[in-house]
Amino acid sequence: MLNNEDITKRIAELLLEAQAIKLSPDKPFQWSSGWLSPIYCDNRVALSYPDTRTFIKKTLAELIKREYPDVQAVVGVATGGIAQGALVADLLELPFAYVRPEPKKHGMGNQIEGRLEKGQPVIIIEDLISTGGSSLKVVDVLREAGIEVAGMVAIFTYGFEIAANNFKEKNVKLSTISNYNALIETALEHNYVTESQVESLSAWRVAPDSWGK
Ligand SMILES: O=P(O)(O)OC[C@H]1O[C@H](OP(=O)(O)OP(=O)(O)O)[C@H](O)[C@@H]1O
Ligand SMILES: O=C(O)c1cc(=O)[nH]c(=O)[nH]1
Repeated sequence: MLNNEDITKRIAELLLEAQAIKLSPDKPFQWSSGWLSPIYCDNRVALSYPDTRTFIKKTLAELIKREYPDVQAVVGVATGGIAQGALVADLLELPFAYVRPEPKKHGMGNQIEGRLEKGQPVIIIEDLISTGGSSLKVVDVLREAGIEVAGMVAIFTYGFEIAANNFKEKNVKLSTISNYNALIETALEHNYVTESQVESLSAWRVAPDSWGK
């Protein structure tokens, strides 16, 4: 049985092996928050590797069973949390639903897709937390619909203070199975990055909201 630190580093290693982590300081990535960043973590590619997605699925399911034994449904954040969320819900034999960033403009006009009951405690699954903006919007939508949000689990967090503050403000407990520090430590150990690349990332981490602008 791996301990928590081993798990965060094992998942970081799997993401690195899948080439999910990209560095591009000269041509920054734009994040969903609008921030510019020299790094991008594309957890979606993990789905293309059965062993990796299974390890992630089992780790998330174990975490949910341990910390949220009473949840009655799993809810994915669209789109990154849909596939992994459905895999976890299947393993836990729980209902699954997902929440769109906005209501669908045709058809049923739904923002919550799937069936959830009022008052039902649910766990939200997100693939990645930067500012927490996308997933906390889902919390608002669920609460407005009368659903009880027991907490949120995510594969990866950058560990920014702004995200911690945003989760605190909404009174949502977040648990993650990997993070930026574990990623950098693992990337250095396995020579995916150099000390000088990590040093230039430190400058970005001091002020990620204004970096590159
Ligand atoms: O914590 P935040 O600042 O909200 O950023 C993280 C969000 O950004 C990504 O989604 P994206 O908007 O790229 O859409 P996708 O999930 O549909 O790919 C990711 O999947 C998270 O949902
Ligand atoms: O903040 C984001 O939009 C974001 C960052 C990142 O590293 N990966 C991702 O999928 N989204």
